[in-house]
Amino acid sequence: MAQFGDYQNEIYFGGLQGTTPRFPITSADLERAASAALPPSVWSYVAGGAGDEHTQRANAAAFGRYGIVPRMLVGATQRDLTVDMFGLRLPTPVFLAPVGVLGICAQDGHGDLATARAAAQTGVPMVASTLSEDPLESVVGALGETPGFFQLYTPTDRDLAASLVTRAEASGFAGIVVTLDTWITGWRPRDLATANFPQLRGAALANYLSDPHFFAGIDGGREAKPVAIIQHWASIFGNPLTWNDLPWLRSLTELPIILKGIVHPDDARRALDGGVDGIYVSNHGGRQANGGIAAIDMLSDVVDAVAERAPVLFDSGVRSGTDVVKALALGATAVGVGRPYVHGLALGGTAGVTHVLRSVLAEADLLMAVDGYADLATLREAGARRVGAGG
Ligand SMILES: Cc1cc2nc3c(=O)[nH]c(=O)nc-3n(C[C@H](O)[C@H](O)[C@H](O)COP(=O)(O)O)c2cc1C
Ligand SMILES: CC(C)CC(=O)C(=O)O
Repeated sequence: MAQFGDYQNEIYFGGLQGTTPRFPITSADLERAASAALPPSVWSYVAGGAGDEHTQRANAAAFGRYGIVPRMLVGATQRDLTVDMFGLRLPTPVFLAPVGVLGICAQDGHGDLATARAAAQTGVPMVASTLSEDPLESVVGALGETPGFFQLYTPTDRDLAASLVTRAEASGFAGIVVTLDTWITGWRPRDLATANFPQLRGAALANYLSDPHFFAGIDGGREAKPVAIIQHWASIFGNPLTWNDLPWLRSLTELPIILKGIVHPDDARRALDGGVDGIYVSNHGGRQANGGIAAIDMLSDVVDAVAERAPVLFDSGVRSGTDVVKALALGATAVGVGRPYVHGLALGGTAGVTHVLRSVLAEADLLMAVDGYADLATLREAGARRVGAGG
């Protein structure tokens, strides 16, 4: 059985042999180093959120309100962190949340491939964004045996949306994550101040430019140049889906469909009644709507509403293995890491992302060991204690 905590030994022994760890260990140190490594406009895109970023800060701070109660004399020398989800057996309950425009965060411009290689090395599934600099077929190729999910931003053109889903299914993705909360981008002061979006759009078009259905909807047909396409961004990027669109979405694929951006328990119930296969609790890391509740504070309510009918994925504010364990104790089936792996990517490409994932997994595994939880079912049964208004 894999013991992820062994990564701690690698770092210690590396240290004993005189090799200082190549990357920072804590998420705060990783963030600081990444902010120095990336150009300011790229950093503003990665780090920024909506409004004064209150919700973004609240997402991370709210984890401080929950605590795990340790159990003794259990001897949890072997831990089982495996998860069954959508017919897949996964080695860990962690996944890579979808991050668009990863290309600008990697030195060679291929951040999507670098991240997919880290997923392949660790067995941590990747949710690959629609907005990538590497086409989805090459991303799934780099994933090897590790499962990938394709995240769909539903374009206005339905044929293009259907084509992206068909391509994702044909190329071997294990599911479609449909993001609901970003059909239009929120009020993001840092990006507004750097007038960032033209740069982002240019680096996010690989899936569109490689799709025959894309050009049909663009002035100039097949001759359209990326610059013209960039000018059309607002009309092609996002389609505000409604409940009426669920049957259409369902008709596009046999793959599991997971709705990302669900926060209200009633929305979770209605989505499952409408035939989707998974619920993904997230407020997009506070990048879309400021003034919202921390995502982790809604997790148990959604888990109760789902009532074991489907897996519940979670992200927003996860910064450490401890946060992963808390989200699992609150009922998440799997937990998404977002910004921290982008920091790793900025610092060291595939090696940097792998380091972040291994650190998060090692900390989670060690916490389970020290707290006496040998598997996720026992942890979930024990739950996390709400410890007050902290955070
Ligand atoms: C730079 C960046 C780009 C993102 N792009 C996407 C995207 O293309 N699709 C999507 O569904 N979510 C996207 N997200 C949201 C993440 O999937 C996830 O919900 C968020 O990062 C969680 O917050 P955290 O990173 O603060 O933990 C993006 C997040 C960041 C930081
Ligand atoms: C280009 C953006 C719309 C990608 C995204 O989802 C995000 O920045 O949160």
